Amino acid sequence: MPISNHAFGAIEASVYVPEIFAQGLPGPQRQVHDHKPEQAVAEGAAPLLSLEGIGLSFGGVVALADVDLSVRPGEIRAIIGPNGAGKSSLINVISGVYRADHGNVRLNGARYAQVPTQQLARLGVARTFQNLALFKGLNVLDNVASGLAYRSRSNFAGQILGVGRSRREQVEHCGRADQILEFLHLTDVRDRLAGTLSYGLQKRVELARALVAEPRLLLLDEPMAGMTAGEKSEMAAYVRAARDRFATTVVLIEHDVGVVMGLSDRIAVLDYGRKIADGAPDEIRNDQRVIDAYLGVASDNEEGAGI
Ligand SMILES: Nc1ncnc2c1ncn2[C@@H]1O[C@H](COP(=O)(O)OP(=O)(O)OP(=O)(O)O)[C@@H](O)[C@H]1O
Repeated sequence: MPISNHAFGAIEASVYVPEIFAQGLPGPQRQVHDHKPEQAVAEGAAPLLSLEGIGLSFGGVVALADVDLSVRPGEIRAIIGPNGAGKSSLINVISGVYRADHGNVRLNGARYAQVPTQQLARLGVARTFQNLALFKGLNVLDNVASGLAYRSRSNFAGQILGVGRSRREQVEHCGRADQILEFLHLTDVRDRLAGTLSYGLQKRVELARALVAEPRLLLLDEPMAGMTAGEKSEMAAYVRAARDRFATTVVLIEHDVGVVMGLSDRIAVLDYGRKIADGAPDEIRNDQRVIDAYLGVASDNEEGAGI
């Protein structure tokens, strides 16, 4: 049964699901690229990322229970679910921050578990964070160039003194950072200190830093959190443009279900650590288990149980 506006009419605005399911995503405010996508989702291809039977507990709390997830090359794959469903835990397992208690994570068929961010970057994985993690006292260009630091072959002294190979690397990294800044329409703020930018722009700079290495897999942890509706639409358009331009596979978790519906190729839904649905946006929108999960959140909230 499709979700109607009426069905959610009485739910408080603090519950983030409601009308969004029915309305879908507003269109991007402006076109951020003027070329056709260079890569369609490779439907028949082997998955770029696959999770098999992932389980994770914190003490007695089961954060993830037997979660499978398959991500095709080139797709935008969202993970949604009510508060506490396990989204952050899952992205932390994918990004190597947490080691799952059981199950496998594979990138291009190769297993990995808990790995330092630098090593993950060498595997072609980049991420952004729910809470901004920029160097606020550095300018935008240096922040974005720092996304290439893992490639640096010069030693520490060389980097400090800016000589020889280190100097050449700096020039090359800044050149690449400039290209990304142009692509994401950030050139105007290139020399500004990151901490002086609006929140929405800082989120875009974070995206730029993750993209500068042209990762195979881009993990976005609530990329639109705290943004206005207009900024969210703009960010969604940039994410899509980045996928098209760099053939990057995107996995994101995001609370704004409306944005997710309009942006994603496929959506996995978690509830109490279990995957309860997985499919295209239209399938998810009409899935009774998903509706029940979100209505459960709503009625809990109405009864004052809190979410
Ligand atoms: N570091 C931790 N220590 C203890 N429990 C944790 C920890 N991280 C997550 N949990 C618990 O695991 C469950 C899943 O949490 P998680 O943060 O992954 O959910 P989420 O879907 O990201 O929630 P939200 O939307 O509120 O961010 C919750 O019950 C949470 O309290």
